[in-house]
Order: sequence, then C-alpha cells, then structure tokens
Amino acid sequence: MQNLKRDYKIAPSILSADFARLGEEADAVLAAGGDMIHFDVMDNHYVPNLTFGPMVCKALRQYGITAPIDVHLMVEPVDDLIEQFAEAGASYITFHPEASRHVDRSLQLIESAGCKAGLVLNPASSLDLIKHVVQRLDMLLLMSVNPGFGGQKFIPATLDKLREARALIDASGRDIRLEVDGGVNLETLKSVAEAGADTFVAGSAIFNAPDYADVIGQMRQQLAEV
Ligand SMILES: O=C(CO)[C@H](O)[C@H](O)COP(=O)(O)O
Repeated sequence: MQNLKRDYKIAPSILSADFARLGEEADAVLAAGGDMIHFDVMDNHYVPNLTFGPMVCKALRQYGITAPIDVHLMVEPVDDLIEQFAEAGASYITFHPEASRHVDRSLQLIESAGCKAGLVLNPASSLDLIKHVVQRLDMLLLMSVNPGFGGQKFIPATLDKLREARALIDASGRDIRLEVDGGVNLETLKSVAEAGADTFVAGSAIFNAPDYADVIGQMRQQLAEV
C-alpha cells in the first residue's frame, strides 16, 4: 500500500447527466461530494458527437453553480471558443493539441482569458506533445477511452502512460493536475490513482448510480486507501 497523499479531486462528467435537468443534476452531484463539474464540449467534427457550448456553461453559472467548471474542448478549431468559455464562467479549459494549429498560442489565450489551461491527450497521442509547453500547463488530461462518448471501457495502457506523465509533471516543478477521463469507476479508480492521477472524471459511474453520494463516498474511501 502506497501513501501518496495527493489532493484528489472527483470531477463528475455531466455528459451522463439528465440534460433536461442539468442545473439540478450539477447541484446534486456537487452536494453528493463532487469537487468540480466536468463539461464535455463535442462539435461533431473533431469527435463524432454533439453536446453543448458556452451558453450552457453560462446557464449553469446563472443557475448558481459556483464550483469549478472543467471545460474539455473536443472541438476543432479551438481558439474561437476560448474567450466565449472564459466569459461563460469556465475555470479550466483543456483542448486536444491535434485540434489547434498553434498549441502554444491557444494555451496563452486561455491564460490571458483568466482560466487554467490544459492539454488533453488521446490514447494514441504521445506525451511528447506536452514537452515544449509544460511550463504553460495547469492540467494534463489523459483520455483512457477514445473521445466522443461516455460509458466506454477503460483502456489499460493508460496506466503506464499515467506513470510516465506523473514523472514528467513532478520533474517540471509546476503544479499541474493530472486528470484521467474515460471508464473511471469503482473497478478502475484505485489503479489510476496508484499510477499517479489526482483528478478523476467519472460520468456513467456516477450518473447511472441510484445514489450519487454513495458512489462518490465509495470513491473517496478507495482514494483514502491509496
Ligand atoms: O470525455 C468523455 C468522452 O469523450 C467523457 O468525459 C468520458 O468518457 C466520461 O464518461 P464515462 O465516465 O462514462 O466513461
């Protein structure tokens, strides 16, 4: 048993929430112990699915959500949406480097808009993609499924990648959250935490459960044992 003493955060993905009751769902999952709202933006171009945009993020803020909103852009191009999401109340904005022509510029745009900046790597994308911009990162999100849909199965090769990413982050001397997204549930959570992740996106594992507080409580218990 290791004792990594990380500041673990659970980020319920509202991709699996009831969209007709999004404000209530966000409230409920935060009241149940979620730390931030993970907000999956899909454009039916970079990924083969379509979700929501800045207006919905703004609506959640107007509804009264004050917790951090972690905006994961699965869109191409990226830059046009950065200012709009910052104005809509995003806390983190992360994007896929393959979707931006000028990754360093996009990261700068996020920072100058007043948000925390991050990159997202697909299962097949190399960690080399962060090498020259690591000093601009507040978050690195490793996808443990191919992006576009909730409810997929965790790809086990992500564990080695997380270990490598953790070493890179520790060597950078920067405070960078290491987030994992896709197939995170009560079966996979402990192994991703042991591999170095500190921020856990979970959609179907939480929203498909009958009692959000119960599943988040079980997650916290597992994290306390890492
Ligand atoms: O970004 C995503 C898909 O592109 C989702 O956040 C992710 O897949 C979470 O869903 P689940 O926890 O159900 O796997």
